Amino acid sequence: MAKVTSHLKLRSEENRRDPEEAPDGGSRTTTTTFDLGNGSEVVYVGRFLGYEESWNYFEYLNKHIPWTRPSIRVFGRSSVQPRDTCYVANEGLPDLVYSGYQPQAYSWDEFPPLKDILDAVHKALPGSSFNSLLLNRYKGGSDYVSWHADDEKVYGPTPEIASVSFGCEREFLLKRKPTKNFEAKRSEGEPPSKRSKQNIVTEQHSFTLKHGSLLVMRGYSQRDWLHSVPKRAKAESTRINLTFRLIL
Ligand SMILES: O=C(O)CCC(=O)C(=O)O
Ligand SMILES: [Fe+2]
Repeated sequence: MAKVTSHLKLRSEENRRDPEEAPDGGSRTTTTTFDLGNGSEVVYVGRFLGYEESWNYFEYLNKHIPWTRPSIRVFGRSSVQPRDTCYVANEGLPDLVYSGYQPQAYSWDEFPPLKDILDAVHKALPGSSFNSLLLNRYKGGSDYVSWHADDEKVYGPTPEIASVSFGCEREFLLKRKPTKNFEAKRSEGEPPSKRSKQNIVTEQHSFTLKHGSLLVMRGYSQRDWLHSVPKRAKAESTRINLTFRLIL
């Protein structure tokens, strides 16, 4: 199986000058759609929100969101989640539980700027109506989110997830979930030494999520794919990410 890697390389800037400003003072907004096959799709908008506007949101969220770093359970082991988090949702929805953790649901009314971002997301994605939001804050390059899919039952089989990023650029990876058939085929007739994980070559895509960008995962992207934001030694500053979701 061939390894397919797409990489959207984008400059990372130390300071807060707008790296994408066109010479005429305008900005370049492009929407790129990636067909992942079998009904999974990713859409990326590098300049979803304005540069200054996005720094204003960053400052607000960094200061006013009641961030916590909860204990979670992964593969039966308890550990502190390697990033700060908060959860906002409409009233009356079923509780969200992930990795054995049930976050307290805050009201949108407590954070008016979140409603403005939600409105902008709804405008950009006709037909969408998100009712919950998971916020993550990565305080530096050793904060991360490991490989996972947002495949909790409350989101249904084909959730649309809209992800808005502020602050430090970080790499976002997507890799196809290995299927049982594929695993069986791969190791058929191979001596055990050759069945090591090193021989698994999976399809993987990489996106650099810019300040003010929007990334949308839809279709079967949670059923068939995993995503992560890996540790990065060079990412020194804080990144805030918002993922808007619809609880059914
Ligand atoms: O920070 C990101 O870009 C992704 C966060 C994420 O995958 C999640 O909260 O489920
Ligand atoms: Fe996720």
